[in-house]
Amino acid sequence: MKSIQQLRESIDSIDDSILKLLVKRMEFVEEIGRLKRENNTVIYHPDREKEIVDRLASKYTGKLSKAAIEAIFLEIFGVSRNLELPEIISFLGPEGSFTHQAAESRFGAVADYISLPSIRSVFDSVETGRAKYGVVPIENNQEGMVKETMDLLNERNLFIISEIIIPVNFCLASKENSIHQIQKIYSKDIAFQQCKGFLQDYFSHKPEDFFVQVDSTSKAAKLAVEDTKAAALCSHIAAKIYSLPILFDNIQDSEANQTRFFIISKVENLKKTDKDKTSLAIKLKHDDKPGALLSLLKDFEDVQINLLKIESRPQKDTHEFKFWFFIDIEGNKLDDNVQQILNKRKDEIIFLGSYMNLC
Ligand SMILES: O=C(O)C(=O)C[C@]1(C(=O)O)C=C[C@@H](O)C=C1
Repeated sequence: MKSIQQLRESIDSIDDSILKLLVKRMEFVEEIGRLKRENNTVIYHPDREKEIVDRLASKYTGKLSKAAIEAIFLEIFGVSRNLELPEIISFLGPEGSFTHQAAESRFGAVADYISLPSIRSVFDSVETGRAKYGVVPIENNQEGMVKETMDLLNERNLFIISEIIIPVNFCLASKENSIHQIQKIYSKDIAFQQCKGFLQDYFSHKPEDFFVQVDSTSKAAKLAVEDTKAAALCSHIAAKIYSLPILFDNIQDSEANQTRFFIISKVENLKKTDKDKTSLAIKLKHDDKPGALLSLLKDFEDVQINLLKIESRPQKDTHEFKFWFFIDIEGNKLDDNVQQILNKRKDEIIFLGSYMNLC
């Protein structure tokens, strides 16, 4: 049997080969970057990245799962994009928020990030060009849609270029190595609610002031680092940022808890894949007549478009109690049937973006 030293030598030699190949890969990436800059086309191509991961995962991958391949290559793509053109990505903060986790899951750890205090400020940063892309939450499958994001998509001239879906996993992190030493737990109200079962199992006998509510789970992680005998209920990324060891992982009540995020950009990134989705904001013209909504839905049926979501939101620019609709449909703006609808209802529809459907 080989010794650890011998095994490490084998690993070193493989790492040398990987590095050589990565350097070669980056030479081609740089070429692509030069062509993209010459033609003034977008750097980020999520469709191409997905194609690469899918292709690799369909080969012999030994002990590597698809998720592992994806994690490794997303970092490589992040480095590639940074080489082609360093791009700034803004996200709804604070650092260590689930939106930060979503942003890092797509853009990798090496990108330049700015953490912003509100969804509106993320939209502002993309609009003014301070950031190339913004990452905002749009929906949680337990809590529903994020109204502020819907409204801003309707009001601003920005496009959705991609969606990210991440599971909302909470962990209990602390510098203490046993839960018996913990004398308080910091977290946000929603995290306490979503981890009720775990808290009941381990801390049901504790007084109320044992649970300390703060504004965000990353603040909780920060406080748990500064405080002795404290723990935080927080995201993985918050525990990572504050180097807080994780005592218990995935302690949320529901395994199904997922949040959907949008990547927004000033330029639409149209590229067809085999599974696309298009988001639209629709303000019906004749909504004072019976059947106005029915006639819209009929138009979708006539061109064989499947509706994925319909949510109403109040129109804020009128004294009347009127609504507009946030609608997700299957298909891409480049599809003939989507074009037909967009043309037929051009005074009523605002196109928000076509992107790969990950749901
Ligand atoms: O294929 C491209 O368009 C590239 O820029 C290369 C590359 C890659 O590293 O493979 C990098 C960034 C894009 O988002 C997609 C793929």
